[in-house]
Formats: sequence, structure tokens, C-alpha cells
Amino acid sequence: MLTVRAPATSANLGSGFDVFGVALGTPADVVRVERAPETTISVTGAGSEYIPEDPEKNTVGAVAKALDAPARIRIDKGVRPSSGLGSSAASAAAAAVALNALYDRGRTREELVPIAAEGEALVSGEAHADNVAPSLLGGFTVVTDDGVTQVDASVPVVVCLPDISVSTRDARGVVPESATMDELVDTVGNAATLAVGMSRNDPDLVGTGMADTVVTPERTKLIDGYDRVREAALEAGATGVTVSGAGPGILAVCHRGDQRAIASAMVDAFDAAGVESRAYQTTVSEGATLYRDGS
Ligand SMILES: Nc1ncnc2c1ncn2[C@@H]1O[C@H](COP(=O)(O)OP(=O)(O)OP(=O)(O)O)[C@@H](O)[C@H]1O
Ligand SMILES: N[C@@H](CCO)C(=O)O
Repeated sequence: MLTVRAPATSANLGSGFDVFGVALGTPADVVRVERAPETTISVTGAGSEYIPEDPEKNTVGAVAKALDAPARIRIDKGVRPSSGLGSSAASAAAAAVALNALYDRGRTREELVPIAAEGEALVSGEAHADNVAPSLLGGFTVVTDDGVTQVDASVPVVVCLPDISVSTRDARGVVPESATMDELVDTVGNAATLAVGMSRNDPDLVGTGMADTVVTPERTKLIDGYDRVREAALEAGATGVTVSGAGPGILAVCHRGDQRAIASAMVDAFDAAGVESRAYQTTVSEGATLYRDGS
């Protein structure tokens, strides 16, 4: 049996829609695999009641098919589905690493990115890789049609997850079809600032570079209490706040030591808006970890 822990991720980071992503220290999915004549899937943990066990409908089933690696697959969900924390991607990334090792397929982590993205195509209609890439590779990732670029980073973050669901499919439905030249120039400037900030582990540059006037404003309308929570996080010291992935999770970047105050301010602000939530105080972290024979 092989076990893999694959982290939650936050995609987009405001200015990097469908391009940027980071691995989070916590939460994470744990996937266990054993060889079997055909693929079977069982799911326990956070939100497991909403996750199909049919291999044709679960992201790990798509990965097993792509690697031609039938297995008995057990998923322990730490990442709640429809959270904006790359729940479906964490399972897919974990399964890709585990099945690649189980069947000695010899694929590199970079080569596993498009394979894990097959699972994303299954659930959101598009094989976007901006969650699976950081879950596989760790740190900060940039996904383009030419491949993936990765840098290690350890920027402190808080992710606040309200007790509401927004499906990625629905959130993709509100993305504008076009942007103006002014918006394009702003986006390039913000995205470049963010990327430099990640490579320097500079929370001020990262926070500034998360600004976005194109996609994020449309998506915040799907999250009750967003403006209130954003203001509270900024007042408590966050250097930038944006929607995590497709939402409803909200990501705040900050300096080390400020996580606790920001987490508490965000949860209180959601509470004031009548929404229950929980916050993860974490940092940008490493990617999926493989444990052999239960080690
Ligand atoms: N292994 C899996 N883990 C989680 N969700 C899965 C899995 N397999 C299939 N799904 C389905 O995928 C959907 C959740 O994926 P979705 O992309 O909407 O959320 P997310 O992965 O948490 O968010 P985001 O991509 O915005 O970060 C749910 O409909 C769920 O049933
Ligand atoms: N880039 C994708 C990520 C979903 O987590 C989106 O925002 O739709």
C-alpha cells in the first residue's frame, strides 16, 4: 500500500486567473492505493457525502484511467469540496503521485500535472491545472500552455472558509468574456509584482500584486459578507486579500506573526454577516508527499 498526502491549494491569487497557484501547509487530502484488477474508490472525511465514489465521476478515477493504473483507492478528505481550496485537485494530485509510484510509471512531477488535470476536466468542464500544479510541485506555480514554472516560497497566509458552497463550474460562469486594454495593463503589472514578491518571499509585494479588477469583482458577488471580511483582514494587518480559487474561500496574505489576529478578524466578520466559517493559519508550503508501506 502507498499513501500520499497532497495539500490544499489556492489558485488565481487575484491577478493570475487560471495561471497562478500556491500550495498551502494545511488542510490536505490523504490518498491510499493498492493494486487491484479494477478501480474502486471510497471517500471519508470533510464533505465526503457530496463526493461521488463512481470512478467515472471522481477526479481520482480519471487519473487512474490516464495512468492505466487500476487500484483500490481510499480518499480521506481534509479539503472540503467546492471550497476554493482545490479539493478535487488535492485528491487528483495525491492519486497521480501514488499510482505513478504503485505502477512504476516513472513520470516526473511536472509530467503528472496534465494527468492530474484530467480530473479537473471531469468536475469543472476544463482541464485547468492551476490547482493540481502547486499540489504536486509545492510553492508558487505559474501554469501556461507552454508548461509549469515553480518557485519555492513560504509566504504566510490565512484562508477563511465560509460555510457556503460555490461550485467552480458556477464561478466560471460569471467570468467576463473580455477585458479592456487598461485592465490588461493593470493585470500585467499586478501579476508581475506578485511573481517577484513570491520569488523574494515578500508579503507586501505579493499582497499588492493580488489586486484584480477583471475576474475577482464578479466572483465576490457570490460570497455573502466578502467586503466586510476583506476590510476586517486588512485592518488586522493583511497585506492583500482576494478570493481563493473560485471561492467561497477567502485568501489573506500577511507577515509572519499576524496570522492569528487576521484569522480571528475574518471569522468574526463572517459571523457578523450571519455566515459561519473557519480559518486556516498557514504558509505557502511543499507539494504532495509520498509514504511507502505506511511509513
Ligand atoms: N476526489 C474529489 N474530491 C473533491 N471533490 C470531488 C472529487 N471527485 C469529484 N469531486 C466533485 O468535484 C466538485 C468539487 O470541485 P470544485 O472544483 O467545485 O471545488 P474545489 O476543488 O474545492 O474548488 P476550487 O477548484 O475552486 O479550488 C464537487 O462536485 C465534487 O463532488
Ligand atoms: N482558475 C480556476 C481555479 C478553480 O479553483 C478558477 O478560478 O475557475
